[in-house]
Amino acid sequence: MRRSVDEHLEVVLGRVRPLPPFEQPLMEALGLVLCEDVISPVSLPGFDNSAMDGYAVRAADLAGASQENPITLPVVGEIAAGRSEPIVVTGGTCVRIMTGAPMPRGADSVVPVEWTDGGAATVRITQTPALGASVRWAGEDLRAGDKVMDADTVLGPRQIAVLAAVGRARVKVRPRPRVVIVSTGAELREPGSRLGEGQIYDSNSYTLAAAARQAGAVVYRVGIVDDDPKKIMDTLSDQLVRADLVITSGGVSKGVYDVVKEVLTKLGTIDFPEVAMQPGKPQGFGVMGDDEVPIFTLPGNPVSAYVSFEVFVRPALRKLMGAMPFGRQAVQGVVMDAFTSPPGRRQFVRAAATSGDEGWMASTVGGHGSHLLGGLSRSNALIVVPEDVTAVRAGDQAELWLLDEETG
Ligand SMILES: Nc1nc2c(c(=O)[nH]1)N[C@H]1C(S)=C(S)[C@@H](COP(=O)(O)OP(=O)(O)OC[C@H]3O[C@@H](n4cnc5c(N)ncnc54)[C@H](O)[C@@H]3O)O[C@H]1N2
Ligand code: MOO
Ligand SMILES: [Mg+2]
Repeated sequence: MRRSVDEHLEVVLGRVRPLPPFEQPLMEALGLVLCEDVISPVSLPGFDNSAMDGYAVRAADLAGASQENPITLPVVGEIAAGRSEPIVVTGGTCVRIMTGAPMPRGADSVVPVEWTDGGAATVRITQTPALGASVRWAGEDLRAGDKVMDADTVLGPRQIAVLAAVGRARVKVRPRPRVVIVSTGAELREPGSRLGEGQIYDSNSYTLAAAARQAGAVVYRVGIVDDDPKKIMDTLSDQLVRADLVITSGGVSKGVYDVVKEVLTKLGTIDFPEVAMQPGKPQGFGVMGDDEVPIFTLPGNPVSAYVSFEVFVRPALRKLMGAMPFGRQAVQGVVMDAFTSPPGRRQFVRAAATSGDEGWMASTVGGHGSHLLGGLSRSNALIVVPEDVTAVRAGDQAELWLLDEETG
């Protein structure tokens, strides 16, 4: 079976459902998608209060006050922020007041301390305030009953600010997907261990764990499992209970020990199409277990696994989290060097992209082979070459996926 990239993505997104929302403490909701309209139970400000450290006055008492003609008023009390003093400003008096403190009854304006001698018992005032000057009125920001945020908003620091300010300790959000990650391959060893003949370090489970965590998931990196059908099935069955999504790498091509494909094909719920892309042609997707947990079986070649994550797994994670759009936002840019591209396959070429006066420019890095991992650390973009393009020339325009840019 052969599928285009778009067809395979459609199959993936067709099987993945947003996770059910639940209440989370405010800080745990950072980066997640809000699942309720938020109505403020309070007005902001909640009460008339001073915008300045100074004196609460009746503006009319200070008509004509100036440097040459200062007016002196008795100070009948003091109100700090957080206090609520039953003081009344009657005609010809004032109250010392701090920023954020409730306005006393009778006062209509605030004179900043800089316009005065700062007196405690009496104060000499050298300017006339406008009526209502330096007063922050109850409800001028928002009113109790106002909708302050819509469902589907992604919660960042600015949204958390508003939720806290209206007194929300918990909010309804879609949770972080729990992602189980398994590397298959008898040749794999954990970084930090000694390599024997023919062995390599497992980089895929780290790549995928890092990418999934950055995309908002809670990651369970199981690590390495041998190319043994029973071990692979047992591991996946054990892990399913804590997974909203499973990712494996390796064992999906045509080798004698490519057993992931062999054992999971038998389940009948996972397809192994040839996806018309490069890299990432051999891979599988389906669901496992009674809960129909989505599972991606990505190819073992490191660049193939990573690119497949960006093309298929990231959109699936975004859909689980309820984050729109599912796909990456792309920019147009100029490709700086020439290369060929296989006919009939969408090619994703790793590149270093920069933006300048002329817009985005991208140079390929690290070669095209899907085993060539070295250049990946210098890349920050993928050049997307359509199926019908077989040669890209220096100076051509292309779609660029910026990999370090947050998508929402
Ligand atoms: N006869 C054919 N052979 C291959 C084909 C094909 O169409 N016909 N496709 C090639 C392509 S394209 C890809 S991609 C790979 C897919 O390989 P598998 O998914 O079967 O993965 P493995 O055979 O287990 O490993 C491939 C390669 O990647 C290395 N690897 C695997 N896991 C890791 C890991 N966790 N960290 C680092 N490197 C890993 C592994 O050592 C192999 O070198 O198949 C081609 N072959
Ligand atoms: O399709 Mo493989 O993923 O090119 O190396
Ligand atoms: Mg193989």
